[in-house]
Amino acid sequence: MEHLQASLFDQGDEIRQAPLTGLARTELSDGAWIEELPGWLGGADALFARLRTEVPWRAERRRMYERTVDVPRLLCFYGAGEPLPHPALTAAREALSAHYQAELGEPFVTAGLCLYRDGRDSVAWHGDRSGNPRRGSRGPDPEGRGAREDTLVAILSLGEPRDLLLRPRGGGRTALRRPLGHGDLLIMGGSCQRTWEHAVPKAGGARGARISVQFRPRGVR
Ligand SMILES: O=C(O)CCC(=O)C(=O)O
Ligand SMILES: [Fe+2]
Repeated sequence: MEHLQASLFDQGDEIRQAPLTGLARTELSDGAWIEELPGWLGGADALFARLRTEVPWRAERRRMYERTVDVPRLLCFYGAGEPLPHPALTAAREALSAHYQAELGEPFVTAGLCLYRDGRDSVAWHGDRSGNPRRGSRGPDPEGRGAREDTLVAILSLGEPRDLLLRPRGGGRTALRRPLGHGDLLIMGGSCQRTWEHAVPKAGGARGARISVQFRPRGVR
């Protein structure tokens, strides 16, 4: 089957990557862009089910003003050199690193996994502008490379689609809306983390769970 680039067999679940040559680019403003390949990963629903049960998901709490509140989604971060929870994710990271070698000049090394349990889970407007955790300190660097340099963040979406919104930093113009799930791939590139923001807003009604896997280079988070 020549349209399939890679194939992994794991307990009967076949996970297939479509060729990354199918990625389509949309230029945004100020040197930001996105590339998209809907349905990049075949077998994504089986991968979703495995990750949902096998990843050691953690709830985080964050100080907001005078209160400490639950972050409304579950997280698991895999730093550089840490084995990923499924070989399909390692294969995805390697394929993305190879494809963007010329543009990025370095590999994707970390994987941030987020679980949106239902429509009440969300992430507020932000750019990936912080850094990786420092040894012996709590939390990421206050400022990472995404705050100063062009970079790439690749998002693989599994499970039920949720909208990823993108808008120029500080709002103003109407946001772009991309429903992402079931193996869809979206890459944010150029100045996207500095000059644009993204969010996954709360969704009304009963919504199924979604897992987002973000691959990033060193020093971006
Ligand atoms: O759910 C998503 O795909 C976006 C997650 C995100 O932007 C982040 O964790 O930085
Ligand atoms: Fe983000």
